[in-house]
Amino acid sequence: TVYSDLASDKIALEALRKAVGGRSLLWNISNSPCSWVGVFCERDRVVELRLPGMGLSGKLPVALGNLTQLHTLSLRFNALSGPIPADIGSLASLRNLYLQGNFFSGEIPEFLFNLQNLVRLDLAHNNFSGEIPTSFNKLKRLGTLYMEENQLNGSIPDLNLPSLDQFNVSFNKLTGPIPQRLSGKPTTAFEGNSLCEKPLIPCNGTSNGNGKLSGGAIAGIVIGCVIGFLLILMILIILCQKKRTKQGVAKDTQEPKRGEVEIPREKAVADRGNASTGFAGAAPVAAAAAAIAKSEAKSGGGTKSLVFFGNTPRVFDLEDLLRASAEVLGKGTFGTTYKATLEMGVVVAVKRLKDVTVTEKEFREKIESVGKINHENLVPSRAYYYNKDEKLLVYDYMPMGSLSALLHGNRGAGRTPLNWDTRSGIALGAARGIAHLHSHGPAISHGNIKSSNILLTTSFEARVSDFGLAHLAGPTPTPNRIDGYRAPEVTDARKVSQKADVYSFGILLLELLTGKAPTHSHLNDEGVDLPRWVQSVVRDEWTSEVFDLELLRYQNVEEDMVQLLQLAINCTAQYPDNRPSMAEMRDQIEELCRSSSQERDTHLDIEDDKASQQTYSVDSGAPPP
Ligand SMILES: Nc1ncnc2c1ncn2[C@@H]1O[C@H](COP(=O)(O)OP(=O)(O)OP(=O)(O)O)[C@@H](O)[C@H]1O
Repeated sequence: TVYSDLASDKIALEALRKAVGGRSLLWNISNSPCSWVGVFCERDRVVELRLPGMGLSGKLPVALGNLTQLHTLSLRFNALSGPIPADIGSLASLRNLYLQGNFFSGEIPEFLFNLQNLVRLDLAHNNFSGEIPTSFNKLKRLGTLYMEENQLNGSIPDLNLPSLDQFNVSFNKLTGPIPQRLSGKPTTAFEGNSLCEKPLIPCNGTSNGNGKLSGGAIAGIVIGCVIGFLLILMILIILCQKKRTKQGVAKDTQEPKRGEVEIPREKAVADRGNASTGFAGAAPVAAAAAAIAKSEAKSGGGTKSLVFFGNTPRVFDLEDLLRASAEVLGKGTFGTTYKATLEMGVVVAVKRLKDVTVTEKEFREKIESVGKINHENLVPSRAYYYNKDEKLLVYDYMPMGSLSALLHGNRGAGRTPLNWDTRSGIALGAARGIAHLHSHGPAISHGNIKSSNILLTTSFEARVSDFGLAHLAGPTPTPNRIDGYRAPEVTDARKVSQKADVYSFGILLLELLTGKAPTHSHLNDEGVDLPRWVQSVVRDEWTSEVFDLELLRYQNVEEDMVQLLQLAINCTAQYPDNRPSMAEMRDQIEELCRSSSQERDTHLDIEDDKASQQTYSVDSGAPPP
């Protein structure tokens, strides 16, 4: 039976609530469904169903097909799982389908391609697998297609969709070339796959019979890539110029187009305030949005915009940020950090600062001076926002999280051990990042070096975050989490120095080598901290006892570990003048990594377990205070 009235819509919604809503959908069944939270009607039919971040879980029932007038279905950021039920394919009026941020699995189903009116489809952050179907070409009106962070494999089909302007397939398991028609999309749309973007890397399907590329193919690829690159560059320059002119002339006159954006701002704020614990980060962002809206109103809207650093393309603005779906990453010394997924698919980390004690002028000067600093081992800062009540900093989101989580999270079964090459590579990356900061003058220091501020790229390269913030906050007289890393001479968190950074970096190296968090070792009965413990073990010539058991399973590296341990001990010298500079540390770790990889190349086949029997002599440095 095909039902088509409000009663049938109500039956579908009740089935949905029963299957996935549990206690989270507080709909009063005796009222009209048009009055229910998240349900919007027109001419007595349900046309929009928006339940973002409502803590829905389980499998979608076969019921939503009844909603024959539905044009927007948003179930983003819940915990829905299993395949998408086939009756979704009968929602002939559907224009917007937002399923991102769930646990949906299985292949992308063919029935989606019956949805001829679909304009926006977001399947990102799920567990979809299999290949990307070429049938997407049937969806001629598609303008947005987001599929990032799934398990999709195979190559990207050559999509011929004239209206497609937002596209992202990053962080899947895709291989092969980027199809020509998609080559104008930003590179971030493809990152985190094994695509052959660089010329001369043979692509699947482009090799000739004997597996080698012909001269013509190589020339073709090189020319294609050069032209593609120039085109992308031109488009970017034009876009940047347009955006700037727009911002200058009509910044505040822009209205979100009705039906074009997923949730109007006020609604998003209200929805998020109601969100269940499944979406714990949402409410504070709503609070930030409300606080900003209030103080903007007071100040007449004069400071409404985000300030972008340097050449960062202005692809989003404050409105986009406040509309984004957010998730708390953690609370730190200077505030709370959120992962914010903007509706255009861009993911950023937003730090909401608390206890800023400096004046607005000082804040802007300090943030702008550190925001300008760029290096491949520093987390890129993109923008900031300042008003009396809210201070936000926007950074690139680092999907692999922090060194702290990697070292100390998931220590139980199923953990992938962190090997020596990865650890020494992280030590080197962090040293390079901090040394670069210090190279900007003796007054520039980080002030908060610790393992949760060393973030990682997908290839485990270290990027240092949070630099410069220590100079903005008030003094922190009570012991806090940074204490294990803080140099003995630092009594006021704002009065940090480069030599204090070196001390903290030394503790970070000890953490990498021992696998012990410096903050935890405080809990030791005798009140012994990490450097004192290491020094006492080393003095007693039990050096190999200090290393993380996980490292001892690798042969031939103990000598290198002992050398790095010596460098760490040098950094943690009690008197600042006895510590090396960060540039010296960087050079020494660089040398250590170089010689250790050369040595291993030479002795690759030699079984050598003598290392574990040697006694090492390590200078344990100055006695503890
Ligand atoms: N750009 C980012 N990308 C991904 N994760 C991040 C990013 N910035 C911070 N995080 C993570 O978010 C969490 C909270 O970070 P935050 O910087 O607020 O606190 P913290 O590092 O624990 O302490 P502190 O404020 O003293 O530096 C940490 O686990 C951190 O690793």
